[in-house]
Amino acid sequence: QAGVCRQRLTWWRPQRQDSGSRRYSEVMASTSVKYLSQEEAQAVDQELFNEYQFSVDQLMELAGLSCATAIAKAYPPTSMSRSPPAVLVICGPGNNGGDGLVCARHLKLFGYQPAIYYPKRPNKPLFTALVTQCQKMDIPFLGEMPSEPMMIDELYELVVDAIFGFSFKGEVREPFRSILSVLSGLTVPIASIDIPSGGHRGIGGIPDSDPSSDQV
Ligand SMILES: NC(=O)C1=CN([C@@H]2O[C@H](COP(=O)(O)OP(=O)(O)OC[C@H]3O[C@@H](n4cnc5c(N)ncnc54)[C@H](O)[C@@H]3O)[C@@H](O)[C@H]2O)[C@H](O)CC1
Repeated sequence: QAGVCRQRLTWWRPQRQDSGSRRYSEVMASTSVKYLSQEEAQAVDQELFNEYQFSVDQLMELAGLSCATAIAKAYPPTSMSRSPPAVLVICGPGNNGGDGLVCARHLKLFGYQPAIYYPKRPNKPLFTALVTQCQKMDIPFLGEMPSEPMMIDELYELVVDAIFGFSFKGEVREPFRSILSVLSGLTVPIASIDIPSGGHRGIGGIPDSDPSSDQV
Protein backbone atom coordinates (compact mmCIF):
# COMPACT_ATOMS: atom_id res chain seq x y z
CA GLN A 1 0.00 0.00 0.00
CA ALA A 2 1.09 3.54 -0.56
CA GLY A 3 1.46 4.11 3.17
CA VAL A 4 4.06 1.42 3.51
CA CYS A 5 5.64 1.54 0.11
CA ARG A 6 8.85 2.97 1.43
CA GLN A 7 9.65 -0.45 2.74
CA ARG A 8 12.74 -1.92 1.17
CA LEU A 9 11.35 -4.41 -1.29
CA THR A 10 13.86 -6.11 -3.54
CA TRP A 11 13.36 -8.25 -6.59
CA TRP A 12 16.82 -8.49 -7.97
CA ARG A 13 19.53 -7.06 -5.83
CA PRO A 14 19.62 -4.94 -2.70
CA GLN A 15 19.35 -1.27 -3.51
CA ARG A 16 21.76 -0.07 -0.87
CA GLN A 17 23.77 -1.45 1.91
CA ASP A 18 24.21 -0.01 5.35
CA SER A 19 27.91 -0.39 5.13
CA GLY A 20 30.18 -0.92 2.19
CA SER A 21 31.73 -3.84 4.00
CA ARG A 22 28.52 -5.87 4.21
CA ARG A 23 28.90 -8.93 2.03
CA TYR A 24 26.28 -10.39 -0.25
CA SER A 25 26.23 -13.62 1.68
CA GLU A 26 25.28 -11.70 4.82
CA VAL A 27 22.56 -9.82 2.99
CA MET A 28 21.26 -13.04 1.50
CA ALA A 29 21.22 -14.77 4.85
CA SER A 30 19.08 -12.01 6.34
CA THR A 31 16.22 -12.23 3.84
CA SER A 32 14.47 -14.81 1.75
CA VAL A 33 15.33 -12.99 -1.46
CA LYS A 34 18.16 -14.18 -3.67
CA TYR A 35 20.47 -11.31 -4.51
CA LEU A 36 22.85 -11.24 -7.42
CA SER A 37 26.05 -9.33 -7.83
CA GLN A 38 26.70 -7.43 -11.04
CA GLU A 39 28.84 -10.31 -12.35
CA GLU A 40 26.28 -12.93 -11.39
CA ALA A 41 23.50 -11.00 -13.10
CA GLN A 42 25.58 -10.71 -16.26
CA ALA A 43 26.34 -14.44 -16.13
CA VAL A 44 22.63 -15.29 -15.80
CA ASP A 45 21.99 -12.99 -18.73
CA GLN A 46 24.53 -14.81 -20.88
CA GLU A 47 23.21 -18.21 -19.86
CA LEU A 48 19.66 -17.22 -20.80
CA PHE A 49 20.81 -15.99 -24.19
CA ASN A 50 23.35 -18.66 -25.06
CA GLU A 51 22.21 -21.84 -23.39
CA TYR A 52 18.46 -21.30 -23.25
CA GLN A 53 18.24 -19.35 -26.50
CA PHE A 54 16.01 -16.59 -25.18
CA SER A 55 15.90 -13.44 -27.28
CA VAL A 56 16.41 -10.02 -25.78
CA ASP A 57 12.85 -9.06 -26.78
CA GLN A 58 11.42 -11.96 -24.83
CA LEU A 59 13.42 -11.19 -21.71
CA MET A 60 12.76 -7.48 -21.91
CA GLU A 61 9.03 -8.00 -22.20
CA LEU A 62 9.07 -10.25 -19.14
CA ALA A 63 11.27 -7.81 -17.22
CA GLY A 64 9.07 -4.82 -18.01
CA LEU A 65 5.87 -6.69 -17.22
CA SER A 66 7.31 -8.00 -13.94
CA CYS A 67 8.36 -4.50 -12.91
CA ALA A 68 4.95 -3.03 -13.72
CA THR A 69 3.30 -5.85 -11.78
CA ALA A 70 5.50 -5.28 -8.74
CA ILE A 71 4.90 -1.52 -8.89
CA ALA A 72 1.14 -2.10 -9.06
CA LYS A 73 1.41 -4.31 -5.97
CA ALA A 74 3.46 -1.82 -3.99
CA TYR A 75 1.68 1.32 -5.19
CA PRO A 76 -1.85 0.25 -6.22
CA PRO A 77 -3.56 2.89 -8.37
CA THR A 78 -6.47 3.02 -5.93
CA SER A 79 -4.12 3.99 -3.09
CA MET A 80 -2.63 6.96 -4.92
CA SER A 81 -4.05 10.45 -4.54
CA ARG A 82 -4.79 11.10 -8.21
CA SER A 83 -6.75 8.99 -10.63
CA PRO A 84 -5.13 7.90 -12.81
CA PRO A 85 -1.85 8.28 -10.91
CA ALA A 86 0.83 10.04 -12.95
CA VAL A 87 4.15 8.19 -13.17
CA LEU A 88 7.40 9.46 -14.69
CA VAL A 89 9.49 6.71 -16.29
CA ILE A 90 13.09 7.74 -16.96
CA CYS A 91 14.82 5.47 -19.46
CA GLY A 92 18.54 5.06 -19.96
CA PRO A 93 20.51 4.22 -23.11
CA GLY A 94 20.73 0.43 -22.71
CA ASN A 95 18.46 -2.53 -22.13
CA ASN A 96 17.50 -1.25 -18.70
CA GLY A 97 15.90 1.67 -20.55
CA GLY A 98 14.11 -0.87 -22.77
CA ASP A 99 12.71 -2.53 -19.66
CA GLY A 100 11.41 0.91 -18.68
CA LEU A 101 9.61 1.37 -22.00
CA VAL A 102 7.92 -2.01 -21.62
CA CYS A 103 7.09 -1.23 -17.99
CA ALA A 104 5.47 2.07 -19.03
CA ARG A 105 3.19 0.24 -21.47
CA HIS A 106 2.02 -2.20 -18.83
CA LEU A 107 1.61 0.54 -16.24
CA LYS A 108 -0.77 2.27 -18.61
CA LEU A 109 -2.76 -0.96 -18.96
CA PHE A 110 -2.81 -1.25 -15.16
CA GLY A 111 -4.47 2.15 -14.79
CA TYR A 112 -1.56 4.57 -14.36
CA GLN A 113 -0.77 7.57 -16.50
CA PRO A 114 2.89 7.16 -17.43
CA ALA A 115 5.07 9.76 -19.16
CA ILE A 116 8.54 8.87 -20.41
CA TYR A 117 11.79 10.79 -20.45
CA TYR A 118 14.19 9.06 -22.84
CA PRO A 119 17.11 11.35 -23.64
CA LYS A 120 19.52 8.89 -25.32
CA ARG A 121 17.85 6.46 -27.67
CA PRO A 122 19.76 3.64 -29.33
CA ASN A 123 19.29 3.54 -33.06
CA LYS A 124 18.25 -0.12 -33.08
CA PRO A 125 14.97 -1.68 -34.33
CA LEU A 126 14.12 -3.13 -30.90
CA PHE A 127 14.16 0.28 -29.25
CA THR A 128 12.46 2.19 -32.05
CA ALA A 129 9.69 -0.45 -31.98
CA LEU A 130 9.29 -0.04 -28.22
CA VAL A 131 9.05 3.74 -28.63
CA THR A 132 6.43 3.31 -31.37
CA GLN A 133 4.40 0.97 -29.16
CA CYS A 134 4.38 3.54 -26.35
CA GLN A 135 3.41 6.31 -28.75
CA LYS A 136 0.58 4.19 -30.12
CA MET A 137 -0.68 3.90 -26.56
CA ASP A 138 -0.63 7.69 -26.24
CA ILE A 139 2.14 7.64 -23.66
CA PRO A 140 3.85 11.03 -23.95
CA PHE A 141 7.63 11.44 -24.28
CA LEU A 142 8.91 14.52 -22.49
CA GLY A 143 11.11 16.87 -24.54
CA GLU A 144 13.16 17.73 -21.49
CA MET A 145 13.70 16.66 -17.93
CA PRO A 146 11.93 18.81 -15.33
CA SER A 147 14.79 20.86 -13.94
CA GLU A 148 13.68 20.98 -10.31
CA PRO A 149 12.74 18.11 -8.01
CA MET A 150 9.72 20.11 -6.87
CA MET A 151 8.30 20.08 -10.39
CA ILE A 152 8.43 16.29 -10.48
CA ASP A 153 6.96 16.05 -6.98
CA GLU A 154 4.02 18.19 -8.09
CA LEU A 155 3.38 16.47 -11.39
CA TYR A 156 4.02 12.82 -10.57
CA GLU A 157 3.26 10.42 -7.74
CA LEU A 158 6.00 7.94 -8.55
CA VAL A 159 9.20 7.84 -10.59
CA VAL A 160 10.47 4.69 -12.29
CA ASP A 161 14.25 4.67 -12.63
CA ALA A 162 15.10 2.61 -15.73
CA ILE A 163 18.36 4.45 -16.28
CA PHE A 164 21.12 1.93 -15.65
CA GLY A 165 21.28 -1.79 -15.03
CA PHE A 166 24.10 -4.25 -14.69
CA SER A 167 26.30 -2.70 -17.39
CA PHE A 168 26.76 0.59 -15.57
CA LYS A 169 30.39 1.41 -14.95
CA GLY A 170 32.68 4.28 -14.10
CA GLU A 171 31.71 7.85 -13.37
CA VAL A 172 28.23 8.77 -14.43
CA ARG A 173 28.22 10.91 -17.57
CA GLU A 174 25.83 13.58 -18.76
CA PRO A 175 22.94 13.89 -19.27
CA PHE A 176 22.44 11.27 -16.58
CA ARG A 177 24.53 13.02 -13.95
CA SER A 178 22.15 16.00 -14.02
CA ILE A 179 19.11 13.73 -14.12
CA LEU A 180 20.30 11.84 -11.04
CA SER A 181 20.99 15.10 -9.30
CA VAL A 182 17.36 16.13 -9.80
CA LEU A 183 16.15 12.70 -8.65
CA SER A 184 18.18 13.01 -5.47
CA GLY A 185 15.91 15.84 -4.33
CA LEU A 186 12.60 14.05 -4.86
CA THR A 187 10.13 13.32 -2.14
CA VAL A 188 7.91 11.07 -4.30
CA PRO A 189 8.99 7.42 -4.26
CA ILE A 190 11.42 6.01 -6.81
CA ALA A 191 11.08 2.44 -8.07
CA SER A 192 14.30 1.28 -9.70
CA ILE A 193 14.51 -1.44 -12.31
CA ASP A 194 17.32 -3.88 -11.50
CA ILE A 195 19.54 -1.48 -9.57
CA PRO A 196 19.10 2.07 -8.32
CA SER A 197 20.91 4.32 -10.75
CA GLY A 198 22.18 6.37 -7.84
CA GLY A 199 23.00 5.67 -4.25
CA HIS A 200 23.75 1.98 -4.23
CA ARG A 201 26.95 1.90 -2.32
CA GLY A 202 29.18 -1.07 -2.76
CA ILE A 203 27.22 -2.74 -5.53
CA GLY A 204 28.10 -0.65 -8.54
CA GLY A 205 26.38 2.43 -9.80
CA ILE A 206 27.22 5.83 -8.51
CA PRO A 207 28.94 5.51 -5.18
CA ASP A 208 27.87 7.81 -2.42
CA SER A 209 25.30 9.66 -4.44
CA ASP A 210 21.60 9.74 -3.97
CA PRO A 211 18.86 9.04 -4.81
CA SER A 212 18.37 5.89 -2.92
CA SER A 213 15.36 4.03 -4.19
CA ASP A 214 12.20 3.07 -2.43
CA GLN A 215 11.81 -0.10 -4.39
CA VAL A 216 14.20 -2.09 -6.56
N1 LIG B 1 19.02 -11.19 -18.65
C1 LIG B 1 18.15 -10.43 -18.10
O1 LIG B 1 17.70 -10.76 -17.04
C2 LIG B 1 17.72 -9.21 -18.79
C3 LIG B 1 18.13 -7.96 -18.38
N2 LIG B 1 17.75 -6.86 -19.03
C4 LIG B 1 17.98 -5.56 -18.53
O2 LIG B 1 19.11 -5.09 -19.20
C5 LIG B 1 20.00 -4.49 -18.27
C6 LIG B 1 21.39 -4.53 -18.80
O3 LIG B 1 21.36 -3.94 -20.06
P1 LIG B 1 22.65 -3.36 -20.79
O4 LIG B 1 22.21 -2.79 -22.08
O5 LIG B 1 23.69 -4.37 -20.79
O6 LIG B 1 23.14 -2.22 -19.85
P2 LIG B 1 22.50 -0.99 -19.05
O7 LIG B 1 21.07 -0.84 -19.36
O8 LIG B 1 22.90 -1.16 -17.65
O9 LIG B 1 23.25 0.28 -19.62
C7 LIG B 1 24.23 0.29 -20.63
C8 LIG B 1 24.24 1.69 -21.22
O10 LIG B 1 24.60 2.62 -20.21
C9 LIG B 1 25.73 3.35 -20.64
N3 LIG B 1 26.56 3.63 -19.47
C10 LIG B 1 27.25 2.73 -18.74
N4 LIG B 1 27.90 3.35 -17.76
C11 LIG B 1 27.63 4.68 -17.88
C12 LIG B 1 28.05 5.83 -17.17
N5 LIG B 1 28.89 5.76 -16.15
N6 LIG B 1 27.56 7.04 -17.53
C13 LIG B 1 26.71 7.16 -18.58
N7 LIG B 1 26.30 6.10 -19.33
C14 LIG B 1 26.77 4.86 -18.98
C15 LIG B 1 26.42 2.49 -21.67
O11 LIG B 1 27.19 3.27 -22.55
C16 LIG B 1 25.24 1.82 -22.35
O12 LIG B 1 24.70 2.70 -23.32
C17 LIG B 1 19.77 -5.26 -17.03
O13 LIG B 1 20.21 -4.55 -15.91
C18 LIG B 1 18.27 -5.47 -17.04
O14 LIG B 1 17.61 -4.32 -16.54
C19 LIG B 1 17.18 -6.92 -20.38
O15 LIG B 1 15.86 -6.44 -20.36
C20 LIG B 1 17.17 -8.33 -20.95
C21 LIG B 1 16.84 -9.34 -19.92
